Amino acid sequence: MAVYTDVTTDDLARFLSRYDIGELLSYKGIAEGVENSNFLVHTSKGHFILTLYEKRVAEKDLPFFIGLMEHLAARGLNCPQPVKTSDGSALGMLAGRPAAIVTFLDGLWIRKPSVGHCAAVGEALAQLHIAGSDFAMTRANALSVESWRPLLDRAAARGDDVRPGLCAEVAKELDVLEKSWPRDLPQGVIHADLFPDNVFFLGDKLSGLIDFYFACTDTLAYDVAICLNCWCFEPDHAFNVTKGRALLKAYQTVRPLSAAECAALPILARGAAMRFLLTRLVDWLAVPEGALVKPKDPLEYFRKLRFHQSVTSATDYGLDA
Ligand SMILES: Nc1ncnc2c1ncn2[C@@H]1O[C@H](COP(=O)(O)OP(=O)(O)OP(=O)(O)O)[C@@H](O)[C@H]1O
Ligand SMILES: N[C@@H](CCO)C(=O)O
Repeated sequence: MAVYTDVTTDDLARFLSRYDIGELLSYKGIAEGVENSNFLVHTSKGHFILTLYEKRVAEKDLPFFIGLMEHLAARGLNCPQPVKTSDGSALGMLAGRPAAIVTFLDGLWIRKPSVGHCAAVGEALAQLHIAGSDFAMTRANALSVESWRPLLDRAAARGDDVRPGLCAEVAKELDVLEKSWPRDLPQGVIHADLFPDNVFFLGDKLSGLIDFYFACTDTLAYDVAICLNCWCFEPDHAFNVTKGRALLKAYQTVRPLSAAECAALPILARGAAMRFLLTRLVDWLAVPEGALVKPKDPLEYFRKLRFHQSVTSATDYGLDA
């Protein structure tokens, strides 16, 4: 996360007085991440995470996210739990933003994932898909294929400053994605942002998942394609097929992919690279003044997209032929 909105001690103490979580002892902004404002809050009863929801989170979607975290935890998945006020509400307003308190999860995120970490995340992703299969609420993916061209339009004036010719190449790829995006694959709850910084480990054991604020109802295999993008490339931008194989194999021990899902992986991976390329590009060109945030490199996902364009079948990701 990041800090876009400042919170005063008085406002926070007043906000916390509605909860039964003790007296405020200290709090500090968390610089990591790019989406919402996050604070680590220390009270006389322990540590909590305070989130102020920013630009990409619509207030009407908050009950979906809160309900989903509760649903997944009830099915054994370790994820932050919304803390309720004394009158039973998980959501409030603070510093003019919708805000929630969630439980603090122990663990660290892995800067350099190994093959074993990739396997652990593949298994956890499939468990999430299964645990979410009876979640009653739905939410359309606001960052799916229909949203990508409008994002490019927003970046069009200065996108080529980031890389000459970038906007034309992205527009050409969008033509392909819009025509061939798969629409009839199995759907369900997806995390949609299961990057390494959203997966905690204690030692080598996966201990929990965080950041459900892009979760939505969409193609399950698209979530797998997102994870191939963010877990299985090396710092030199090469795809590591051993990591891909480990992630896919572990996923399939819990939820086997159908033949149609396997066949669609290359196009889904191109779409996933496009999503993160575009949101990063828009953010890169519009860092709010005074915000504590480090925008992420859009070109990392341009390079990944190039790799996916060269892929001929899912075996290139390590799937058994
Ligand atoms: N429930 C939690 N328990 C412990 N730490 C947390 C929790 N939620 C968030 N954090 C801390 O805050 C950081 C950023 O959180 P998060 O990834 O949710 O932010 P974000 O802005 O949505 O990021 P992203 O760029 O991944 O979308 C995490 O890396 C972690 O250090
Ligand atoms: N995980 C995303 C940020 C959330 O959209 C990224 O690394 O671009």
